[in-house]
Amino acid sequence: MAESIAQAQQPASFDYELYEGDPDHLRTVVATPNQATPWIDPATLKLKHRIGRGPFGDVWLATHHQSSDEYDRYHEVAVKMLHPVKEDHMQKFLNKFEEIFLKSRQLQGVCWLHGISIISGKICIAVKFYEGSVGDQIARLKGGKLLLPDVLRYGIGLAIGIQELHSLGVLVLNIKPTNFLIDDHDQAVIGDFGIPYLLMGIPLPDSNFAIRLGTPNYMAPEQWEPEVRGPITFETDTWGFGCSIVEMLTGIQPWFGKSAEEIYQSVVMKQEKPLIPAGLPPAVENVISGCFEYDLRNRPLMADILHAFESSQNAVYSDGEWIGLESRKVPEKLSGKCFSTWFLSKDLLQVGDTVRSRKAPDSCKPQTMVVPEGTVVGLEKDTDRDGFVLVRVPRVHDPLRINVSTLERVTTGLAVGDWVRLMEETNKHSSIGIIHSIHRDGNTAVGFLGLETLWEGHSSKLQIAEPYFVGNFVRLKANLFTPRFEWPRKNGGTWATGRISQIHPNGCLVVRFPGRFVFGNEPNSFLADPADVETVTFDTYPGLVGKYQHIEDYHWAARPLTIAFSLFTAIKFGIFVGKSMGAGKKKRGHTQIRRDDHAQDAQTAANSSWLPPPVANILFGEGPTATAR
Ligand SMILES: Nc1ncnc2c1ncn2[C@@H]1O[C@H](COP(=O)(O)OP(=O)(O)OP(=O)(O)O)[C@@H](O)[C@H]1O
Repeated sequence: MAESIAQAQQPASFDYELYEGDPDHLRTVVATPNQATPWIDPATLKLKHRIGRGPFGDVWLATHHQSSDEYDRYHEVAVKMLHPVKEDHMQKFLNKFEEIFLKSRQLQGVCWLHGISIISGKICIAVKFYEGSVGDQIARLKGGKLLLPDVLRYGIGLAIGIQELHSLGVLVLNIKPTNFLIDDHDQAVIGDFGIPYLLMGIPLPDSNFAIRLGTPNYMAPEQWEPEVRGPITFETDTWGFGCSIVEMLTGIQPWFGKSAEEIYQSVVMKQEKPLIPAGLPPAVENVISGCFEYDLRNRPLMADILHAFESSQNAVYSDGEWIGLESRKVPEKLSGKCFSTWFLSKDLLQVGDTVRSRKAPDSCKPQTMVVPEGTVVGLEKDTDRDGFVLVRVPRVHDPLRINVSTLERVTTGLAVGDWVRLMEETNKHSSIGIIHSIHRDGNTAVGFLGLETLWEGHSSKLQIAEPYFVGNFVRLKANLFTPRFEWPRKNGGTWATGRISQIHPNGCLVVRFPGRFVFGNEPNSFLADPADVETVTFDTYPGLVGKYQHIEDYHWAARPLTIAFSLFTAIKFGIFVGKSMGAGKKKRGHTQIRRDDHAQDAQTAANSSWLPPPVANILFGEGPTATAR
């Protein structure tokens, strides 16, 4: 057994030396026969035949010959032969692999790693040979569906495995039934321990193997362009897990039959989600539905999934209802408009925490804060998702009893969701980002545009930045010549002003330009680095001309309508003057003029009803207010 061999060996560090031009001749510098190093001498690996082919390479059935003075053994192994990696990046991959190799052997839900080698210039990862995969099982079964108890049983083992990898800081990113291997006890283990994650940042020499960070059918929205729509986080794996469970329950791969480009359009652009089959235990349905939240921060973590699956494992469906469910209340799908219960349960309050009323992330309207600042002095019950806490607020005699979901923890003046600026200069990524988590010791994770994963560092390196909201009007800063993304110009050549329609978890702004008239499929939605733009409001525009220009930004029809209206008014005025002069000549009374005046008012009011509201407002009275912050 490979396990017994490994247990007998002592962990030790090792090193590689790559011979230029011939990667097969890779040798360990610090290695003794009894050391548990991942390195496998390629001469001891004999590839027999290929058993699988996936986007990251081929899988071969092979034998691994191990011998010493005491033993001489052959193991049947599966060898994942990756697509060729540039030679100067090979060492990088091997180092990353070494970091997780020994730790992975302590994990119960992850496949057993034999080691790593290089054959014909390709990285080969040797893994214990298993009976097959859940994917194979789905392919073999008539109808392809697995029974719910099996799905829950496999799901629990897999969630444990993914959770274990997360605890090592590894993202799997390639969660799918063909990567769920089944062991001798019919338990599923994770067969891909994060190969896309290890390959991240490593270019491939052959452009035919355009590796994405995963397999399209199972990829979360942020996984397609992590630097732009990211970051990728533990919750990215949650999406892949949800897709896999849906496939196990239905026998149908999510987005089956669609090309990668079509899946991108569905998942990323149209924000579509895989369909969840009906009739599941409520906790399972709820958690799987949470897996498909577009904003990764609203998705559950593996611990939430594990809890939902375990609590439903003994449930039986009888007479139209589920019986045998654990009594704990199924968390509501969404608490309020903006935050899911999964989001809220990621940060539980403790006595002594400084808190304030939670702000809605997408609202630019000023809000009344029940608690501008307070201290948690008591927990009414375990501060789970729907608990209450007692908060002492300055100048209020008795502590207030407040629902935890309406509060956010403030540490060193910062809270999750705050916009922050990195104080030190960087050109690797945007300087402005959004806080994803902040620990009580000040360690903070921030999503920055330009980074594939979360930035991690101390809050002392950050300062609070002006927030952006959906609905804000923005334009490029006047002193900026080369924005990070393409930005449209107005007819006169100046930068156009647009309106934020979406904000990605890394602060990347999606900006639409309602003031631009576009033809056919011409894009009218652009991305923006929050550090490149500034907010524009009606009030801050100088002068009447400036304010009028802002109205034009609301809708491209503002200009033709204004011209039409001006013409109309001019004609009316001309007629009015003509009539007045005629009336003067005929010595008409004032009554008639007043009647014309009223008629014009009525006409004007009628016109206002068919103008877009902002145009109507500015032309006939109130200025637009939508951008007031
Ligand atoms: N360790 C293993 N033991 C037994 N069979 C395996 C093992 N690893 C992979 N396989 C088999 O190979 C098949 C394909 O695996 P492979 O990982 O190449 O495909 P994939 O998961 O679609 O691709 P990728 O992981 O590159 O995205 C699996 O469904 C399984 O049948």
